[in-house]
This record gives sequence, C-alpha cells and structure tokens, in this order.
Amino acid sequence: MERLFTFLLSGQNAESHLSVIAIAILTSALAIFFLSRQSLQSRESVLAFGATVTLAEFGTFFDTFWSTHSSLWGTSPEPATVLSGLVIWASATGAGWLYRCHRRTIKSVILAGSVLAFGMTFSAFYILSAAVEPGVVAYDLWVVLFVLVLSATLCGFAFWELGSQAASRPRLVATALLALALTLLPLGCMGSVLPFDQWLTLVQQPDSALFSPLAVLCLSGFTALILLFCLASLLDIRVAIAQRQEGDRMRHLADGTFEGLLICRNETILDANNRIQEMLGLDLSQLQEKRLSDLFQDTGSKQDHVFSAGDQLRMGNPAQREMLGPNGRRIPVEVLSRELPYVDGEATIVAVRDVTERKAAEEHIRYLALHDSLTSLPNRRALESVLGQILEKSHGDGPQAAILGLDLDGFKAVNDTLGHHAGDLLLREVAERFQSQLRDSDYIARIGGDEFVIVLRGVTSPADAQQLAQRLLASLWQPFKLGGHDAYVGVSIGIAICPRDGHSAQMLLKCADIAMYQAKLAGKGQVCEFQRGMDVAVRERHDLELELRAAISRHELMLYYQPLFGRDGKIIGFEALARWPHPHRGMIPPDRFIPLAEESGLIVPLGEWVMRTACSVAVNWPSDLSIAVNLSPTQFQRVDLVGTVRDILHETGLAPSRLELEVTENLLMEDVPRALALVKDLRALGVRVALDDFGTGYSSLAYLHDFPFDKVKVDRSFINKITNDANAWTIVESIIVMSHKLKLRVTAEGIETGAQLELLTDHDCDEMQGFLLGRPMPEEEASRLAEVVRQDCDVAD
Ligand SMILES: Nc1nc2c(ncn2[C@@H]2O[C@@H]3COP(=O)(O)O[C@H]4[C@@H](O)[C@H](n5cnc6c(=O)[nH]c(N)nc65)O[C@@H]4COP(=O)(O)O[C@H]3[C@H]2O)c(=O)[nH]1
Repeated sequence: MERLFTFLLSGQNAESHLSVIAIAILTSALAIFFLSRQSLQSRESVLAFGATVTLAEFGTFFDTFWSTHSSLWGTSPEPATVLSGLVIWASATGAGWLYRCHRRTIKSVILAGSVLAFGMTFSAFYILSAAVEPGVVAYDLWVVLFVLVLSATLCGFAFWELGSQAASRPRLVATALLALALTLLPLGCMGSVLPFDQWLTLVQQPDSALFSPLAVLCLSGFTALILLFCLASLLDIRVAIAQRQEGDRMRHLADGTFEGLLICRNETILDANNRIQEMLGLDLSQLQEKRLSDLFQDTGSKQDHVFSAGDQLRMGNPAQREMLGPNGRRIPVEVLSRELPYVDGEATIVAVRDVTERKAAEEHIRYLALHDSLTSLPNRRALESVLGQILEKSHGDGPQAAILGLDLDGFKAVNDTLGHHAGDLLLREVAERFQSQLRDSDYIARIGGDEFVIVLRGVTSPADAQQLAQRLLASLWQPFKLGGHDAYVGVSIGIAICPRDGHSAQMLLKCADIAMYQAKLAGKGQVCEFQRGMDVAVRERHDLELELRAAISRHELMLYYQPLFGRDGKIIGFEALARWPHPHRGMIPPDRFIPLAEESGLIVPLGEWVMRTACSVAVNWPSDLSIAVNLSPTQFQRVDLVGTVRDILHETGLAPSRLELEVTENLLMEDVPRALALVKDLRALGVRVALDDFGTGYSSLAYLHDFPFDKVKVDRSFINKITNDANAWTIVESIIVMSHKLKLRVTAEGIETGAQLELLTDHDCDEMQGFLLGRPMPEEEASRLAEVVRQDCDVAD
C-alpha cells in the first residue's frame, strides 16, 4: 500500500498522470454518452459502451505502463493484449447490459460495477504480467484487492448516478466517476507491482502457485465480489425494510382517504388502496393482473387515460370517466393523475373519486329543472326545448304539429273551497286523464297552476287536433272524488298549428294561449283554433285587466247607490253598484269589468272593498235604511266569507240586519250542501240574504224552498215584459204568490213605467227598484236622499 502511494505521488510521472486523466475523461464521457443515449437501441448502446471502455482501458493502461517502464516503450505482449481486450470488452458490454436491461437496484449496479472493474483489473494485470515476465510476477495482494474494490465501487456508483432520476447531472457525475476508475486502475496496478530492481531479484525465486498472477487476480476478484455482494445485500435489506415501512405508512395514509388510489407504471398496476378495491370489487392481486386502461369504460383511446388525466390535473381539471364496478355497474368517476417518485423510480399515482351520488344529485336537479314536481310532467322549459326541436326539423308550410293550450275551468273554485291539497290531487288526476288520451308520440307539459300544453307531432290537418281536443273535454266529464266530495272541472282549449301560426316556441305558445283565452270568453269548456286578428281582442282584454288591477290598488273605483222603495213608495234602502270611471275610456259599466275581475281573481279584493265602503257609508244613514251588496260566485266560494263579513260589520259598526247580500242562482248550484251551510252561517250573523236575478237561470223553485232566503229579486228581463206579455206576468205573479207563501219578500227590479209599478203594487209586490223610481247615483246624492228620509221620519215621529 505504501508503495502505491509512493508511486502515485512520485513527481517523475506527473505528465503521464495528466495525459492519463485527459484520456480517461474523454473516453468516459463518450462511453457514458453511448450508454445513456435513449435514441440508441439497447444492443447498439451496450456494444458501443463496451468498445469505448476497451479503448479507454488500453489508452490509460499503456500510457501509465510505458511511462513507468520506459525500457518497454512501444511493446505489448500481443496474445495477452488481444485476450485482455476481449475480456475487457466482454465485461464492459456485460456491465452495460446489466445496467440497461435490469431494474436499477443496488445489487444490480454493484454487480455491473464489479463486472466492469474485474474485467479492467484482470486485463491490466494480465498484460502487465505478460509484458514484464510472463507467468511470474510478484504482487502486493492488498493493493490488488484495494484497487479492485475501489474500481468496482467507482464503477458501481457511476452506474447508480447515471440511472438516478433524482440526480441533477447524472451524466457528468457518472463520467467523473468512470474517469476516476480508469485513472486509478492503471496507477494502482503499476503501484502494486514490486519495484523493478526487487522484481529482478525475485524472478530468480518465483512465487509459489498461490502467488501467481492469475491466482492473485482470482482470489482478489472472488474476495472483492463476496465482500461487495455482502455489502450490497445488507444495503438491499436495509433499503427493502425502509421501503416497506414507507410503503406501510403510505398505505395507511392511502387507505384513510375517500378516494381510490392506484399506483401504476406504464399502465401496469403496482399498488392500490382499499377504497378502489371496494369500489371495483377486486382485491389487490386481481387489480395487479389488469392494465390501468382495462378499468375504464370510456369510448376513447384507452392509452390516453393516464396522460389526459395528468394533463387535466396540471390544468386543475379532473377527467370524467366511467369504471366498471361489481355486477357490471358503471361507476362515474373523476380521475386525477400525477407522476411521482415511487420506490425505485417514477410512477403514476391515479386518484379516482366515485361521483355516483353527486351525479345522481345533478341528475335529480336537472330533472327538477325540467319537470313539474306535482304531476311529474315536463315543465315550460322542457316544452320550449321540445318545440324548438320540432321547429328545427319542420320543413314546408303544411301543418306538422299542433299545440293545444289547456286551462281548467272551475279549478280555482275547487282550490278555494276544498283546499290546496284537494287542488293538488285534482291536478294529478287531470294530468293522468289527459295522458290516457294521448299517443306515445304526443307530448304533454304542465306550464302553470292549472295550465297544460299538449304537442301533437305529425298532424296532417287541424282536424286531428280538434278530435283530440274533444276527447280531452270528454275526459273531464266524470266527477273527481276528492276527500269524500265530488268535484267537477272543465277545460278550455286553444289550438295553434306549427309552423302556420309561428316560427318560434314562444310564438306558438302565445297563439295557443290566445286561442284558449278566446275559448274561455266563448263560455268555457270550448275549443278554439287560433286565427289571425284574434290576438288584438285578447290583448285589449289583457290590457283592460292590467288597468283594472291598477285601478283597484289605487282605489279609483266608485260606488253608485240605487234606491229601493217599499209598497208605500218610501225609500227602504239602497243597492251598492260598482262603477269604474276610466281616465280614457269613460265610465266603464260593471257588466264589462265584473266578469273580467271574476276571471282574474280580482273580484276578491274588489268585492271586499265594495262591502267595506258600502257598509261604512250606510252606517251614517237612518237606521231603517238597508244596504244591498252583490256577491260574486268566487267570493261566495271563499272559505273565509263569513269571517270577512263579520270583520267588516265589526269595523264599520253597521248593524248586521241592515246588510243584505245578493246571491245568484248559479252560485248555489255547484255545491248545494256547502252553499246551504254558508247561507245559514251568514243569516246566523244577522245578515239578510236575497236571491238575485230570479227568473234568468233555472229558476228552480226548490232553491226557494230549501234555502233560508229573506227575499227574492225578480229579474228586470221579466219585469219589463209584464205589461205586454201575459205569460211573463203570470210567471211574475206566481213568483210573488209562492214567495209570500214561503214567507219571502219579493223585490221587482228594472221598473221603468208607471204601468209596471201599478201592476206590481196592486199585486202586493213588497219592494220596487228601477229607473222610474230612482237611478243609481253617487254617494253624495244617495246620502242627501237618506237625509230626507231621516227628516221625514223625524217629522212623522
Ligand atoms: N235597464 C234598466 N236597468 C236597471 C233598472 N234599474 C236598475 N237597473 C240596473 O240593474 C242592475 C242591477 O243590479 P244587478 O241585477 O245586481 O246586476 C249587477 C250586478 O250583477 C253586477 N254588479 C254591479 N256592482 C257589483 C258589485 O259591486 N259586485 C258584484 N259582484 N257585482 C256587481 O253588475 C250588474 C249590473 O249592474 P249595473 O250595470 O249597475 O246595473 C244595475 C242597475 O243599474 C232599470 O229600470 N232599467
């Protein structure tokens, strides 16, 4: 060993050392370049590496050898050199192959390093022994062993660094290490040989066979190999333990997540956490038999999964995929992937999130967005999209689809009287009845409270739609059983034809709506097909409705009061009649706006306002004057009518006996028991109830018998005929007689002539009303008249 250091440090070899270093660096760089070049095939790369290392070895060895043994300059033992060249080339190629083809473990790189170092050491010593004195030479065994171990270690580290992903400059470090081995090896080789003069003496006494060069080399090589192998195994065991501990730690961490995790390398599944095993119903060994792409159900290129997911991860977006779960269930998943160092190299970590519940929730939200929750029918949004598709496909001008707009008649009454729950039940059953009339290709949607739309695809003429409309009308004829009650509703239907009536979904729906409105105006329960110009009338009516709503809220309506007279000609009360003084249209009579208010529901606030105003005016009149107020069917059907009347009387302070509520016959017909109970409740408040317009409807005498009315008002259409139509007089006379027998008072309305008045007075009609006696008048005038009545009374008293 001492000799080696003396040799290494001797100044006489300085130039040789520099040239050796230069050769070693250049050739090492070339050899490492060939070995690490990915563009070369493995075989080419390994062969080139072997050849370069052989050249490097010869270069550095002969440079050192000739400078050390200058007497032997230029000579080389040819057979030994050739054999050494072959050995070194084979060992360098073998080492390169071990590096390229095996997994990079400590053992494999040490083996590759040892093979290379052994080849190089063998060659150096063999040539040296052959050149100096073939077969007989003296060595320092420890130096040889040291050189061999050192070279093997340096070469091993060179391979390790070259294959390290973590190293920042693997090629540079590997080149430096290989160059160092190539420099030190010939130096160590020369230094291990006994000095030349000693050697000359020793040639007389040859070494024993044990110390022959080959024996020394083999023994050194074998010992070094055993040593290195033990060292490598120890390192491998430690690394394996550390890796297993790290793996366990990672596994616990991975099993604790809610996401499935797969660790893959080049599509091969290396590991998987519990979550993904549960998700797919496969254990780890089954997963490891599969390729990553086998787990996904996507239609696209399977090869793309990991990379596309990785790309998206880098962009922050998970990829949407589907996996095949237990029993063939398709599992929607979100996939994220990332390249990470794992155990002994790079691996792809694929995170899989089961989004089944989220997808189901999204699907449900989408369903809710496009469907009506009560009937489960599609809603307006879904309908518009279907109409859009139909319009897109429509070609030519002939009828291609019909749009039926349906609005229930009488639904509001059911809702108000039987409650919202009954209303909901009714709507569901109506939807079912409508659906039962449709073909598979037809489409039905609910677009509002009691509004439905049906789309008939592939119609050839409007008559097809008319036929269906008639069937739909008939489907509602049977009563609806709602919580022990029989309820009846009808339907008004408007028809629009596509593409004749519009080229957009909104336009077609509007036309169907206008036609439906027209059907309502025509008396409900009707079918009406859209025609040009129809929209003008409807729009006008619509405008009027908006104006009425505004007028009511601004209290712009007025009340007129028409006096009622007793048989003795004295005023006994007034009837309150609503008036609408419109700023542009003039005074609008109630015949025009009351039906509008009833249809739009405005009659409820309007009726309340009329009653409150009339009562608060009448409370200032003499106490024997009554005030009559008309009730509309909608008001009458309201559950809280009795409470409203009670509240108004309480607020205004009017005696209940002075308030008379006028109801019409059709108001009683829909639900007789309920109407009867309501009339009784009103009378129980002390309010009087009169049957108005008697003689215009069914004029059922049964109502007079069954209902506890206070009086009957004979309609003016009879009164104005009594003097010139005997039949009309007979009817009126019979009503008077019969009413008196039933203890009911009779009012004749619409008296316009003295003859009519005389006839009625002569036949004991109790009360008279008409233009002859007094027209409806504003409040001030009526109050003045009431004051006159008070004064008359005071005089009489
Ligand atoms: N040709 C003629 N007509 C006479 C004569 N005497 C009275 N009239 C008219 O007959 C109608 C009587 O009221 P109605 O039968 O309850 O009929 C009322 C009533 O059903 C309804 N109405 C008016 N105000 C209200 C209201 O505040 N609420 C409700 N629900 N309906 C109302 O409007 C209908 C019409 O009211 P108006 O136009 O004020 O018409 C009034 C009155 O002006 C006459 O000698 N000749």
